[in-house]
Amino acid sequence: MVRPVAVLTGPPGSGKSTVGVALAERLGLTVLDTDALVEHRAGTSITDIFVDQGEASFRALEKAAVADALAEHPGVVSLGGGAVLDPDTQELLAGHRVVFLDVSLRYAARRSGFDQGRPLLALNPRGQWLQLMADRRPIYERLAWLRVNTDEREVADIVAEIAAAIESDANQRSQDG
Ligand SMILES: Nc1ncnc2c1ncn2[C@@H]1O[C@H](COP(=O)(O)OP(=O)(O)OP(=O)(O)O)[C@@H](O)[C@H]1O
Ligand SMILES: O=C(O)C1=C[C@@H](O)[C@@H](O)[C@H](O)C1
Ligand SMILES: [Mg+2]
Repeated sequence: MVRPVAVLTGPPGSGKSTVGVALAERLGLTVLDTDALVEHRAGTSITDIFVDQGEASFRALEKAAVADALAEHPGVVSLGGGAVLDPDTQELLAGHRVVFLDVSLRYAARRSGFDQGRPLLALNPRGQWLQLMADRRPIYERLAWLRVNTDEREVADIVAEIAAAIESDANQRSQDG
């Protein structure tokens, strides 16, 4: 069975897409970003899907993209920030190496600028980010195989921590047979 080597989760601005690319490069694998897969399949941007079809339609497309990525992609998978809200997706994630990229508002805002392309944060971005994180933190934490604090850290340092944890887990699994 094909399985991703790691699945990255976390709120907007935590670095899922960026860390995903760098981690895949470090491991000699490819990355699949489910936001990009949704956009590719829909032939339009996430913002336009939200505006033209509504969030529920986006979540349905996202759920299908995540299920396919988890079943078919042998490299690194980066999830959209809200993908973990779906109960079926939560079940699918059980047993995967789910990495929660944790971040505070200060660093998320600094990284993202909270300007373009984030329809859920269009009005009052800081307030909406805080609410979203309060609602989701218990889910991110419950699903996490590894939680990595990304505040004040370089992408390369974050990637090194995740790669070391994967290596140690892979060694442990091969010893366990
Ligand atoms: N550890 C880091 N240190 C500094 N900048 C970072 C770090 N991680 C990501 N960035 C930068 O922050 C911005 C947002 O990162 P990225 O798009 O990877 O976040 P994301 O979690 O995928 O967000 P979204 O949920 O909106 O897709 C990018 O410009 C990226 O280069
Ligand atoms: O946090 C969220 O709910 C989202 C995050 C982005 O990755 C996109 O999946 C979309 O903008 C929704
Ligand atoms: Mg992203």
